[in-house]
Amino acid sequence: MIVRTLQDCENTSRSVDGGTWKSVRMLLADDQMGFSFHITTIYAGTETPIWYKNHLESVYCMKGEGEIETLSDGKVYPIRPGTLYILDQHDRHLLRATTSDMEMACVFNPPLNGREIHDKDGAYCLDQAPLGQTGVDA
Ligand SMILES: CC(=O)NCC[C@H](N)C(=O)O
Repeated sequence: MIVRTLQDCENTSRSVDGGTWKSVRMLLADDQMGFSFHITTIYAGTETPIWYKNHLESVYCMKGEGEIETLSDGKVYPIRPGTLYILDQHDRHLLRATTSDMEMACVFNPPLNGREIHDKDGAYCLDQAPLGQTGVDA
């Protein structure tokens, strides 16, 4: 079994700054679970264009308020604590946190390797190098 706390993972190489967001990647490809698990903060007043062409992602909102707009049809869905959105179609979208930071729990399939940041399309590549031996380093 593997046990980690958010505190263990913050301020290590598992914590990645995406500009409009921060993601603490608590479970990664190296753990060989077939998915990765992240706690992500989306900063208030930001809009992030995302298009995970290579991954499926599910996102559960624990705290904060915002919305997601799917670009194929212009639909806007509110996000509040308790909302789960599921990008089952590799949906191209805009993610907005409105008046407060949003705290989200995110699951990715295939799992991320650790240090991925969005490319120009808002995607992650599949060939990112893994973190070090433990992934909990300074
Ligand atoms: C909700 C979302 O996709 N935010 C961007 C960061 C991503 N969740 C990640 O953890 O890398």
